Amino acid sequence: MKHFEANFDGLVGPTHNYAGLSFGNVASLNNAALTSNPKAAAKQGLQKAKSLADLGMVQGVLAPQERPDVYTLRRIGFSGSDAEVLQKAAQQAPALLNACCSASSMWTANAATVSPSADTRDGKVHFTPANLVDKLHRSIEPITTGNILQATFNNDRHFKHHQHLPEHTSFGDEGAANHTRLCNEYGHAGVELFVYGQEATNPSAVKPKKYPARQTLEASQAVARLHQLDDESCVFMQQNPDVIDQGVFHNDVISVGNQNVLFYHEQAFLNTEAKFDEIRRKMNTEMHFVKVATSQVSIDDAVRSYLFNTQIITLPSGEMAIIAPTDCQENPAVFAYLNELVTLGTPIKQVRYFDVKQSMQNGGGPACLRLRVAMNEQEVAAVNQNTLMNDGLFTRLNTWVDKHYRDQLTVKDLADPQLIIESRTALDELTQIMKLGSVYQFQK
Ligand SMILES: NCCC[C@H](NC(=O)CCC(=O)O)C(=O)O
Repeated sequence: MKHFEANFDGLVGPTHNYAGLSFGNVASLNNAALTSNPKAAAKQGLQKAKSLADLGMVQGVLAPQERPDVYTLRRIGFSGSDAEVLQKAAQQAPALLNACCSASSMWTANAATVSPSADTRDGKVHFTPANLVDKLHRSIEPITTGNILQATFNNDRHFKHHQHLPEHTSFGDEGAANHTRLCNEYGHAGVELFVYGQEATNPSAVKPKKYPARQTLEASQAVARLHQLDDESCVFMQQNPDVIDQGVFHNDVISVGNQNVLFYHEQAFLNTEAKFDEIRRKMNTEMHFVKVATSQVSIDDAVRSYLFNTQIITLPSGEMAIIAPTDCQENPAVFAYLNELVTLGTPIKQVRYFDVKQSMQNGGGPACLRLRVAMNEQEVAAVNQNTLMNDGLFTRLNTWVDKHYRDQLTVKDLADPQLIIESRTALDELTQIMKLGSVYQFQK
């Protein structure tokens, strides 16, 4: 049977804005209060997704969330009509209004952790939405994320959906951004590498000093248990706390894997050699660890360019390609490195650049924008086919964006009562285009 690794990209929502909400994420803080362009953001994302589909990849789309989230604003005491709730929140608690308006669900690498059927004891594909408890604006995502995942992977025979982990910092879970599946072929059992930032229940364990470690070991272990993974197919590795303190808020800002390749910065992890030995032992195939030294690319350049927030994909020809943001072309050290990389004799043979600047300015590169789901052909056939990218969906979604999205938005506009009406009208139409049913609270 054929097997694939599908990428499900997050559609950027109509409220895409820069509010500086993510402490520890350098781009989010530096670009706070910039004017955003939701229309351009959505189109940049669609273009990347369509280009991967055109390369012969299985490519899907995940719907965005309903924002402003007036339900959370009501839950914390703002009352009246939707317009009144927004207006009162803007006057009394603007930071809370901003948190309830973020389009952050676009970064679907943080939507969930996914384990393919070849790795799980029951032979199903398992999904656990990330609780994202470290950031208020992201902690309001998991329930709707679960609804969207269930509407997209809507077949009990092949897909198993779990509830997100308990909403406590001990179980801080950021999903696939801290999870990499290594394997020989996508359809063969692989090794799932969970990278965590801190151990919540061990006060003497090392952790970052300045910025939060968003993922805990306890959360990663819980996901591995839920997904019915064997110990022999899991490796838990700690991220280097020093790089978290330099802006590496997720592991996918400092390393990325595909099949038997792990592309990483030499400062990415703790205990690197011992853990790589464990990976070698648990994998039944040769591994390529492609190391980038600090002398080649500094942590600062890696964080600015998002060299490691690239996607490594296996093209239908069997060759691997790197999908990089154009920011990597603009950084001389990183561009020189990538030009050299494709000549080094590793499985990575080409680099393709995409402009995803609207997302990059909030700290989300090509890899943040996608959730990987390795599937065999039966499982791909069981996916909601209206979520899969092709010429028709690309045209429909571009037309839909043109019709409903603004081309500029500032934090000041978030209380505009018209924005919530526009956003709901757009999402209602989207659920019809993608045949998702009623996934949003305003539809229930
Ligand atoms: N995987 C990339 C995630 C980026 C995301 N940025 C944000 O939420 C920024 C939102 C703002 O500041 O408006 C985050 O930090 O979780």
